[in-house]
Amino acid sequence: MEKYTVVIPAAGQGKRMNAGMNKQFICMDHIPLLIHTLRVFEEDLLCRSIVLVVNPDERNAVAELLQDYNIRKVGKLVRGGKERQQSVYEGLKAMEEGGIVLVHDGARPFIDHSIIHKLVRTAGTKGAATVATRVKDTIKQVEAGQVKATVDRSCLWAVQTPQAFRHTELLEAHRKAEIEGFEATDDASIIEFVGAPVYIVEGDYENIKITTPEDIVFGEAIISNRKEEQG
Ligand SMILES: Nc1ccn([C@@H]2O[C@H](COP(=O)(O)OP(=O)(O)OP(=O)(O)O)[C@@H](O)[C@H]2O)c(=O)n1
Ligand SMILES: C[C@](O)(CO)[C@H](O)COP(=O)(O)O
Repeated sequence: MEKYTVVIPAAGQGKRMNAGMNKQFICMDHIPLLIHTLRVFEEDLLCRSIVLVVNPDERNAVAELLQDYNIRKVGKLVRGGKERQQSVYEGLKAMEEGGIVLVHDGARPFIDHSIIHKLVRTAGTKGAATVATRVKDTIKQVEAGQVKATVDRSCLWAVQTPQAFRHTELLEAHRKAEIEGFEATDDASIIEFVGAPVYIVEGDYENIKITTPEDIVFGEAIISNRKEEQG
């Protein structure tokens, strides 16, 4: 199976975590969130290298963590932008052209290797793919506090990362999006913007994005559960 490079955006501010710091440095099981995420790709034999996108004022702290935890696959530390989209674009521009690229949130530490490999296979044959899970709740359209419609959830998926692409295609799509002022919260939307198809790879519900304080509680529970399963 084809090897890949992963761009990991970790240059956010963690505002919704309300911790007064970038949530990437918050520990679960005594290990920083960012390290949990990086270890997944450090240990994945298909991962050729990591392009890590960081806040410039956190660059030294991140470099220290990489050394302390022996993360060796980070080939480039790249300066992030104001929005996630810009951070990812900077990472794409910094890496060697060609091949398969994955984009994965630094705030998603629980992605499973088998799902990553299925995603890489899908992108290799179909061009672009994203991990997602079926929506479990009933979803309603609301305006000014009043329900306007209930959306048929049989066709709704909650999109996660990683998302996988042909590097040259995603780079060009980001360039067009920047020129035309198209803004998106994920990279699959950027590929949709240029009219290319995106496919779904079904993931699992443990691949949460650590976003608000309760997600740390959920994350600690996932880690504890996995430790029990490993015996
Ligand atoms: N300008 C930005 C914004 C976000 N991210 C990264 O994109 C991922 C997903 O973003 P999110 O969960 O929203 O993180 P934050 O932007 O830090 O959170 P918030 O919106 O609560 O500030 C995170 O790993 C975050 O560090 C980034 O690299 N650059
Ligand atoms: C990319 C993503 O994780 C897919 O669900 C999500 O769009 C990131 O959104 P955020 O607001 O930047 O956390």
